[in-house]
Amino acid sequence: MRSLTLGTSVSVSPTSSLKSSLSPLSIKQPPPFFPPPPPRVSHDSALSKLGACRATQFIDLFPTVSPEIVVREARLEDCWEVAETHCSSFFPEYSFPLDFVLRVDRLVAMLSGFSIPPGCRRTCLVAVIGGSVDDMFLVGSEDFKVGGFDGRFSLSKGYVTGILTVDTVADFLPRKGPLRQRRTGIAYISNVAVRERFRRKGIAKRLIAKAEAQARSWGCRAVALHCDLNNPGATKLYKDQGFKCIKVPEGANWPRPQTAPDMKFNFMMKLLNNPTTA
Ligand SMILES: CC(=O)SCCNC(=O)CCNC(=O)[C@H](O)C(C)(C)COP(=O)(O)OP(=O)(O)OC[C@H]1O[C@@H](n2cnc3c(N)ncnc32)[C@H](O)[C@@H]1OP(=O)(O)O
Repeated sequence: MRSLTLGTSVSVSPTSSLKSSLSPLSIKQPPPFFPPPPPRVSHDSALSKLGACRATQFIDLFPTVSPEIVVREARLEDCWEVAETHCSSFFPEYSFPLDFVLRVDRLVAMLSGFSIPPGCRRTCLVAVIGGSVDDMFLVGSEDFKVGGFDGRFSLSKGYVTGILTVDTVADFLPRKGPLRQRRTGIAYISNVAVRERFRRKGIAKRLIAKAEAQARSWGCRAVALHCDLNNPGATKLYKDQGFKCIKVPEGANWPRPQTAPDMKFNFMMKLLNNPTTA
């Protein structure tokens, strides 16, 4: 396996780690007029407890509903929990009210700022617990999409434990030819996050597997991503799933997620077997 050397190591906060992975979804920095956040109350853990409690109550109420984790396309009803999972994973240091502002900002970005260039695809995947395994209670039209979200909603909503975005927008791949056309055939994974109390249960692995299946169904031959050089857990996760570090040539005009200037990334890729034509 080739390794990537993009520069010297730097220490990076979870905040910068977040911004690295968030291609088209811009999370704004907290407005400057806010006072510094108060000491952190264990908000994520509080949210997680609440979530787990809700999931358990749901399963008690609807015993036929599977307690298993199901990975599926995110639907409109998942929006808030997607924002919550994202913010609690990437901005764990924020407490109320900043964490709430971040979630609202994320929600608005997801629903309104999710423009996709013509011909490109984007899907937000969620891992949910306590939902219906088969989508028998879906309401709405299959063709209705809001950004990367399925516009339908379900009466047997589960609790979101993990998220991932996969697209073919190719914003982080070099353009090709004199007309600088977007690359095709390579899907890009971003926003991978699992709520703290659900980690190390194989949820990210399942989200990645589903993203690969989605990419294949779009006719892609490879998947790519950027991973913070100082995120060894995520790097191991991707390497274990067959991603290779790609050495970016010195001085190459290779787009990268907009983050702090000193942020360093591994650009990682995986070839997909048996691509189908879209
Ligand atoms: C492209 C991007 O989006 S990069 C951004 C990645 N996201 C983040 O850093 C947000 C904060 N972190 C998280 O949300 C989670 O820790 C994730 C997404 C990195 C991992 O999610 P999880 O569901 O815990 O991963 P999962 O259980 O599938 O782990 C699979 C394997 O990856 C490796 N792995 C995952 N997390 C870690 C870790 N913290 N330390 C070491 N190895 C790890 C292990 O080999 C693990 O297998 P094992 O548990 O049998 O040892």
